[in-house]
Amino acid sequence: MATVIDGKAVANTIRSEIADEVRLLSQKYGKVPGLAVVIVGNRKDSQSYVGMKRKACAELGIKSFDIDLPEQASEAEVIKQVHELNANPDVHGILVQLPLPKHINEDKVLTEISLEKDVDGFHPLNIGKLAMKGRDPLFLPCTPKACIELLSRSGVSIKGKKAVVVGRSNIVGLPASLLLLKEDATVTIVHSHTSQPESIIREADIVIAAARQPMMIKGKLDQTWSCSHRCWHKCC
Ligand SMILES: Nc1nc2c(c(=O)[nH]1)N[C@@H](CN(C=O)c1ccc(C(=O)N[C@@H](CCC(=O)O)C(=O)O)cc1)CN2
Repeated sequence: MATVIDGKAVANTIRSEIADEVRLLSQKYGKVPGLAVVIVGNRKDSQSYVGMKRKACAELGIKSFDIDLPEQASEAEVIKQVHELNANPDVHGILVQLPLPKHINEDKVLTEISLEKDVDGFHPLNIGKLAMKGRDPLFLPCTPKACIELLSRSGVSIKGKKAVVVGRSNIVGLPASLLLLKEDATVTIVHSHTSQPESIIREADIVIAAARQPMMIKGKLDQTWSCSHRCWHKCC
């Protein structure tokens, strides 16, 4: 019988753990963590994600530094902001919301974020360490990390399992596959050029969906699978 992992309950537990940590930090050191969230332009979806991140900061006692730049901001202006945030001792984490407008080179901007403040884990050196055996990045991309957290907090062991990741984006698919590999899964990535992806997905113990089409996976799995959000695992 399939079960649904309650992702909201897991998220609430994690939030309350973070709120405790923030309280302890401020009692011990008289400092609160500071997170700068930089957004360029007016994309509705990005505005909404950024709004959620800032609201979460407020609820957890994290000081949010809100940097809102216009769509026409130049690459140099965005990088200047990043440098100022790198130098600000009250800012401990910097998050540049993606995608950036087309005239700005994302790679250049992300590379300018101080490694120690790269809370998204998108800096090439952090991603590079994620890809290397025996090396640990300072930060991990949040959506893939959330998938692993959902599985492990639900008692699903990953070691030795056949895991399939659908999609290979820099933000979700690729880092999810690297994280699963670090957890000792045997990992296959299915993408737009994979032939017969269904047969590969059916063989898997764990599936992480990081493809753009919603419902792409759902119809291909039966009731022996548990799911939460983007993660499926075989429960029988
Ligand atoms: N700096 C960053 N930019 C972007 C990130 C990021 O992690 N850091 N990720 C996305 C946008 N984003 C968060 O900012 C984000 C978008 C969507 C999801 C997600 O899991 N969505 C679910 C649907 C959730 C729901 O409707 O309740 C899904 O697609 O299945 C997570 C994070 C790009 N930019």
